[in-house]
Amino acid sequence: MPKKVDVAVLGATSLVGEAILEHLSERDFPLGKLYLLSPSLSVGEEISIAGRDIVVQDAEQFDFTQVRIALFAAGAEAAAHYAAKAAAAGCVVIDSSPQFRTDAAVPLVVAEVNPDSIADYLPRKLIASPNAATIHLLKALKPIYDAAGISRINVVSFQSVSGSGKEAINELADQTRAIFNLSETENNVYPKRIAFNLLPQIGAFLDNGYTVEEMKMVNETQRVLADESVAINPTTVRVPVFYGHAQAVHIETRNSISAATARDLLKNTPGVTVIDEREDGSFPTPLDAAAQNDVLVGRIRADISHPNGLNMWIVADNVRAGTALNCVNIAEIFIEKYLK
Ligand SMILES: NC(=O)C1=CN([C@@H]2O[C@H](COP(=O)(O)OP(=O)(O)OC[C@H]3O[C@@H](n4cnc5c(N)ncnc54)[C@H](OP(=O)(O)O)[C@@H]3O)[C@@H](O)[C@H]2O)C=CC1
Ligand SMILES: N[C@@H](CC(=O)OP(=O)(O)O)C(=O)O
Repeated sequence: MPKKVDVAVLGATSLVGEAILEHLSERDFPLGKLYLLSPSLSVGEEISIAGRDIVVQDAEQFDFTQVRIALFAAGAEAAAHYAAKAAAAGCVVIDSSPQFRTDAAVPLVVAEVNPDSIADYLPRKLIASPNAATIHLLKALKPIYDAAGISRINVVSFQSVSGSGKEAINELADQTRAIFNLSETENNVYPKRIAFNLLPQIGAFLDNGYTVEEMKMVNETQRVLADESVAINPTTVRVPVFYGHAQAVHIETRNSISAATARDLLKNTPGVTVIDEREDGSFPTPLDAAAQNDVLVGRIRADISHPNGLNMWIVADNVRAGTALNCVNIAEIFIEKYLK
C-alpha cells in the first residue's frame, strides 16, 4: 500500500457511513487524516473512530482540496449537490447512492467483479457503487458467469429494513413493540405495516409493473457485467428483518455446470462463504450474515425443471458486506492502482 491518504466520509452518521468508518478502522487501510461530513442535522456530533475523536463538519463549508478521496453515503440528493464540487477540488468520489449509477461517464463497480472499470473514473472523478442487492448477487454469481456463462437470472430478493436506512429500523422496532403492548401501529416509511408482514414493493411502481428497486437490479447487473444479453427477472420483497438481504436465485447457464462444480467454485471465491452441507440448519440466514463481511451461499442444487438450471440462496449484510465494504474495496484498489 502507498503512503497514507486523506479521506472524507460524507454521511458519516448514516448506516452505510457508520459501516464505512468501521471498515476504515478495522482494515489495513492507508488512512491519513479523516474528515467526517454531514449535509444536515448531525453537524457537531463527535464520533470515535480508531482512537480518534472526530467532530462531524458541515459539508457545505468543507474544502474538498484537503482530501484525495471522498466516500459518499448521504443519499442521491447530497451526491448530486457535492460530487461536482469535490471533483473540481481534485478529489475522487466513491458514491453509494443511485445518483450516478446509470451515468455512462461514471463507472459502476463491484470490486470483485469489474475492478478494471475503476480506470474510467477520470471524466467526472467519480465511481458509483451499485444497489446492495446487486452487489451480493454479482459477488456470488461472477465465478459461475465466468465458468459457464449465464443467460437468465430469476431472483426473489428478501430485503431487510436497514435497506431503507435508520428511520426504517426504528419503524420496525416501534411497530413490534406496539404490537406486543397491544397498541396501535404507525407506518411512515412503508405503505403498510412491516412488523410480522411481507411487502412485495420496494421503490415506486413503474409502467412495466416492476418497481424501481427491481429495475435497478436489472440495469445495474447488466452494466457491471457489461453484458446486456443476461436476462434478469427480479421480485423484491421488504421483510421484517433488521439486517441482511436474502435472495432465492434461479439461474440458467449458457453451458452446463453441475451443482457440485458451482459449489467448489464458490468455496474458492474470496469474499464468499458456502454453508451447504445438506443437513438440518446448514444454510445461511440474515442472522448469520449480520455484521459479517462475506456473502453467504447455500441451497446450491440443480434445477429439476431446466437442463441448465441452478438454484441457490444468497445472504449478506446489505449495509456492511454489501455497500460499505464495496466502497472501501474500491477505494483500496483506486489508491493502489490509480492514485498519483
Ligand atoms: N442502507 C442500505 O442498505 C444501502 C444504502 N445505500 C446508500 O447509502 C446512503 C446512505 O443510506 P443509509 O445508510 O441507508 O441512510 P440512513 O437513513 O441510515 O441515514 C441517512 C441520514 O439520515 C439522518 N438520520 C440519522 N438518523 C435518522 C433517523 N432516526 N431518522 C431519519 N434520519 C436519520 C442522518 O443524517 P443527519 O443526522 O445529519 O440528518 C443520516 O446521515 C444512501 O446514499 C443510499 O443510497 C446504498 C446501498 C445500500
Ligand atoms: N434500496 C435498497 C438499499 C439500497 O441499495 O439503496 P439504494 O439503491 O437507494 O442505494 C433497499 O431498500 O434495500
